[in-house]
Amino acid sequence: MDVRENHEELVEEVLFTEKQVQQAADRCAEWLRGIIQNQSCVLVFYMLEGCRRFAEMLNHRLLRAGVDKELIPIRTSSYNETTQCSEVVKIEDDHIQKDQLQGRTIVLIDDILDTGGTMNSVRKRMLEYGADKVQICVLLEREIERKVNIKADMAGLKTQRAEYLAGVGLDYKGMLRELPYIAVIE
Ligand SMILES: O=P(O)(O)OC[C@H]1O[C@H](OP(=O)(O)OP(=O)(O)O)[C@H](O)[C@@H]1O
Ligand code: HPA
Repeated sequence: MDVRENHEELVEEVLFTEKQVQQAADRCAEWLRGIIQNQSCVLVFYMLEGCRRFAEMLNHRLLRAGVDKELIPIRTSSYNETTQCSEVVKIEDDHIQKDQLQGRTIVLIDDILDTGGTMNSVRKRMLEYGADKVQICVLLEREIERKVNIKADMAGLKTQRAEYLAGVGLDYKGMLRELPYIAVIE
């Protein structure tokens, strides 16, 4: 793809290389495989749009390890093509059979745990539907003070950097999701 079309001119710095991202996905897939194989009836959800690419990476690795597990998408949005998290998180979960969540262990997967607003809202919703336990796995966790009490059970990568990031599903105003590495945006 043409560099301009890819908007790579917006990249200030590569924070995590493609290789580091791939290795992080290996670690997360291994963690997820353990959860799926050691507990019965685990349901795994991932958050669109940003997490599509990470979910594909996990799915690919699970299949390679002989684990054929459905990863179920849920559409959430809180940034709406801005760089500010809105207080209201939209969750589209009409396609989920709520009675199937009763007493189950749920794994929630996302590309980034930042303010925690998105994950907190989805976790709350799952517990309201009767889930027994919610585990969280993200490609990248921003290690910051959060208003909400939430932490990843598994984070492939961690950063204390405060700048807006893009790549591997993370978008900057709708751009840069396709970058194979995670970048700091100018
Ligand atoms: O921890 P938080 O501060 O809530 O941020 C994390 C969420 O923000 C992004 O999604 P966004 O709402 O931008 O939608 P998208 O997945 O369509 O990019 C990202 O994909 C996470 O889902
Ligand atoms: O730093 C970020 N970049 C892209 N999307 C995000 N969603 C939460 N934080 C971020």
